[in-house]
Amino acid sequence: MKGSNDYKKAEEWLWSEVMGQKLTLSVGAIAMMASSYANQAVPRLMGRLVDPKTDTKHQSNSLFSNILAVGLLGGLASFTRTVMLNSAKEFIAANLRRETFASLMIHRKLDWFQALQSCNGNSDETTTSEKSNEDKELQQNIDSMVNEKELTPAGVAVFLRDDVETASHTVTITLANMLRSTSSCVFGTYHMLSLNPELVCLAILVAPVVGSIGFLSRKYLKRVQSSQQEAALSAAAFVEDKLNHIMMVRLSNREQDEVVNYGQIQDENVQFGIKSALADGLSMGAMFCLSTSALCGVLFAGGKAVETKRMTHGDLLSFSTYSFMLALGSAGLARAVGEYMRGMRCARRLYSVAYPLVENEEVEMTARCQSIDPQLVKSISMEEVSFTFQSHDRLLLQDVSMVLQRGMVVAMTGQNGSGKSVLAMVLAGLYSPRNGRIVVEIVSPSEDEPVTTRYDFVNDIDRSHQASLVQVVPQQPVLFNTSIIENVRYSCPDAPSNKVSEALKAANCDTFVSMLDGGAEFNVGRNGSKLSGGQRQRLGLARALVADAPFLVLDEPASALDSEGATAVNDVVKACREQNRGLLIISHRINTLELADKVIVLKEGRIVQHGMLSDLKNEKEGELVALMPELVGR
Ligand SMILES: Nc1ncnc2c1ncn2[C@@H]1O[C@H](COP(=O)(O)OP(=O)(O)OP(=O)(O)O)[C@@H](O)[C@H]1O
Repeated sequence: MKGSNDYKKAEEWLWSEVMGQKLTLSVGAIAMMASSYANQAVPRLMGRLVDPKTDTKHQSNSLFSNILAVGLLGGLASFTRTVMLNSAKEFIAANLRRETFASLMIHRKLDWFQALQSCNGNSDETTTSEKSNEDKELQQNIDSMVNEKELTPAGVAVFLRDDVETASHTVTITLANMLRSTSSCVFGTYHMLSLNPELVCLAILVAPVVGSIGFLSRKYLKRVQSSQQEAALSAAAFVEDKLNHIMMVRLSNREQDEVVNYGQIQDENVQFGIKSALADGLSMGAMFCLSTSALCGVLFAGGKAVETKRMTHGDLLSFSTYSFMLALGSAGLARAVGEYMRGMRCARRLYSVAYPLVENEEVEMTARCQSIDPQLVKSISMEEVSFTFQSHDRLLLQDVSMVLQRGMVVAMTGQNGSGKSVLAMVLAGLYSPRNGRIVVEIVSPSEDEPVTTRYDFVNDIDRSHQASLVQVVPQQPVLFNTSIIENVRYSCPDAPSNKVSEALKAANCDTFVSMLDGGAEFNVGRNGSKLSGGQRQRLGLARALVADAPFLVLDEPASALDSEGATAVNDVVKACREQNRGLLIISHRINTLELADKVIVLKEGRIVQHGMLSDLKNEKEGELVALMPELVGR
């Protein structure tokens, strides 16, 4: 029963956070009970105040002082409970957010994020069909909450905000409310029984009718509200998608169409809203009518009891107040149970986003621990590596073998979609090969002769050390919404300023950076929106250089560069040779291929040609000549 185990784990996760706040929560719970006790005491005292037998001055004064004392105690207890429970809630929420974010940052595989980016999660129907009915139900419950098809990075941020809020509220305030409502019900019933058991029997006869009507109307309301929530989510996803791609919308002249589409979504939302309002109104109206009639009935019967001297006026007042409290308590208990279920669903949803629901290869393995001195590394190689994403059936890399030696420049080319960028990411250790392995060879000095050791890059080496060995400059380098200097330092936070300046210079960034307002302190905007594509690419290059890794992979480094920027690539190639770094350049440009010692040609995930450019261009039937016919005769 994997599903229920996952459920259990999510709850255990939440409860472990609760246990971290047990002292604060216990004080809050005690204060909650004290305030509830004070609440329960008031109606009796009020009843006594009303009755003629308390009409002597001395008794009235003592009653007043008792009520005052109870009021003060209740006030103090309410204050303590509010402070304690709310602070515990804040601590629990902060911890849940921290843990979820850490888990996303460290454990979730890149595949999952890629699916998020493209809003293209898969529901894995075959797996679902193999599950037991119970598992299916559990899974569907979660799927309905975490519809990965709709899940986007912004959606994850919303989970972090809203679900954490609900889950932490549940295990603090809701649980305390449950406690208070239960005590209201128990004490209320006890007091009512001691005042007039016959009246209680009458109330008990009415209660199931009121309760069932309330329950059914709430259930219907919940169903309508959940459709309303789904509609609201789709509307939010629509807005996010269109606003993120506003440029494309305008280029295609589809603004008016999108406004109309959004209007239709809103019309649907209004329909759901009206349905929900009607259901809510019906439920509230019915509850009001029923509870008022029930109260009137009890008061009528109570009036008769007063007439026949079986009860005093004060007793009737106390009884009515307790019955009111009992009604409030039962409604509060029902609400708290609903909130508790919702809170647990949020915890499970959060857990399923942070941690995979099924314990398989979706989790990043953290058992790797080898650290390697980058200075000793001699080469990195792929040995019969095959790879594909979890969502793919077709292999994107097939039996790829290649070596990147230090001081060597290898160029890789191939038609669009042949797998070059994927290969770069696999080589950098961001995606794990399905088959084959990536091997790092180090040569350690020794008294006799140097010792060569081979490490499995993916399974033996820690992620932080992988990054210190291989740096990749992606086709479209990502820039964070911060200064240039912070962006460049991102790959090596401890890099001193002079090293950053050197990297900026080596990547030919110095001229454009000096012209920006604030120079290297210039804030590049979201996704580097305040810079041109070429400037972003050059900063990406500078960032990779700062890390001082022995191997560098440049994915289409010159695609957005002007001639001056392209010179930067020549300079980087030269610098890599001088600094004895291994360089893999992915490119469609002949000029770039000419800089390399060796050229690799990839086709449909396989290496179909490799060797020196001078040899490859003589293979007239080869893939390279087919790709770049202008090579012949150069
Ligand atoms: N995150 C991803 N999820 C699923 N499939 C992907 C993902 N990234 C790439 N692919 C698929 O992998 C294949 C290889 O893509 P890749 O980006 O490596 O091609 P490329 O050779 O670098 O192409 P180009 O020359 O256009 O940059 C493509 O068919 C693409 O659809």
